[in-house]
Amino acid sequence: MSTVSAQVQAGRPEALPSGARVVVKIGSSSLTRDDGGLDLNRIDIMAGLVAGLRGRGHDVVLVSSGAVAAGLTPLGMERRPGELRLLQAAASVGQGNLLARWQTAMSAYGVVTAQVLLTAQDVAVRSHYRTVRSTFDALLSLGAVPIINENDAVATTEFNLGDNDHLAALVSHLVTADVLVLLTDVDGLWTARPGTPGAEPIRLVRSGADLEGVSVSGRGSAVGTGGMTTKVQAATIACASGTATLIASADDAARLLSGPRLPADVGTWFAPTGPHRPSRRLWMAYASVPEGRVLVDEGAARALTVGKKSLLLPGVIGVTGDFESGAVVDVVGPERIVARGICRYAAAELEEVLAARATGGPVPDHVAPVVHRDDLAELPRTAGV
Ligand SMILES: Nc1ncnc2c1ncn2[C@@H]1O[C@H](COP(=O)(O)OP(=O)(O)O)[C@@H](O)[C@H]1O
Ligand SMILES: N[C@@H](CCC(=O)OP(=O)(O)O)C(=O)O
Repeated sequence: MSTVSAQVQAGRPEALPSGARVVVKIGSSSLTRDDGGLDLNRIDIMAGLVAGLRGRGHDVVLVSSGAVAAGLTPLGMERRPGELRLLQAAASVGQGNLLARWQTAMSAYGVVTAQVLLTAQDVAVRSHYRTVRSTFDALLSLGAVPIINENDAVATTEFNLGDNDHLAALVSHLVTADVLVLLTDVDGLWTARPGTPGAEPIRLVRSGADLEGVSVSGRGSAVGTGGMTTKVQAATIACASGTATLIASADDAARLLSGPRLPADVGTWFAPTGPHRPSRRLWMAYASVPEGRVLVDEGAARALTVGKKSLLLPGVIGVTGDFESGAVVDVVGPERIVARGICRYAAAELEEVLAARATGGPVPDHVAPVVHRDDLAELPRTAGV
């Protein structure tokens, strides 16, 4: 295990480990002023911090929201529209402005920026996922700072990533980041929405158990998407992939990112549950789009999660969806989705087996595992959300 990996797992470090690869995501609420325009001062400050991180030897990837917010005023819209096509129009206008601002601000520090706009399809299809990963590798090795957003203009309701917290978690494992920093308008995760009587900030989360009893709301600012719910989900995904996550206020970005120390009283640090995992498993778990569900009994769920075994036919009790063999499916136990993996049977074949079993007829003679251990990624329990 690399020393950086060990340091970020050990708990909340006193400083960003040297050489750590960092993904910084900044939300719409932190990039827009009260009147809805882009906060150019914030962009300048962030550009200076990114340049500082680069100068201290960190690879940096920026995930920037704000396209929709930046497109509202030029289009004469007073608030975020509800209709998808209007949101897409606003994002198309705003993304150009947003990138132009980042480029101007970063180039003042001699930093070369690269725009990468992603849709869910770009990461769901394995060959696209590999291509995107090698583009990121090339950009980082050339010293550029990729600036990522969802390609809102072409994302469809069925096929969109939905929020940039999720996108930032996916980008983190595409680039094997050590630390993901989610900058927002609140000082990290609190025991309840800040302002609620008795709510207190949480400084360290080591596992889902630390989230028991925490009240997390999906309602965020007027311009943001997903509130704290999507940030905790993103942290869970990142941590399961070996990436530590720090949720913090953009107002504290300078204290956190300008070094040399990482103050202990700022933001919430989520420690990863293990080292970086192979990208194929991560792709299956978090980036692929399942085409169906295989329902399993409690024994099979335990065999997968505790016994680390393959899923075999006797444990299957149901199937939904219409998929061919080789499709990615969710494996659903009595309580939750336990894993995602590549199914070696078509849905119709599984239905045939289940029907034969139910009628007491001859069960077709299949010996292959339904989902082989090598093609299976366990999904973590997301407590508290
Ligand atoms: N338990 C909680 N701890 C902290 N913030 C919370 C919590 N529950 C809900 N929130 C809300 O989440 C908001 C941040 O989400 P959002 O507006 O989507 O930000 P961004 O635009 O940065 O993605 C905060 O302003 C806060 O009101
Ligand atoms: N892609 C959208 C951002 C969507 C989003 O997740 O926003 P936020 O919750 O502010 O991070 C945009 O650029 O407006």
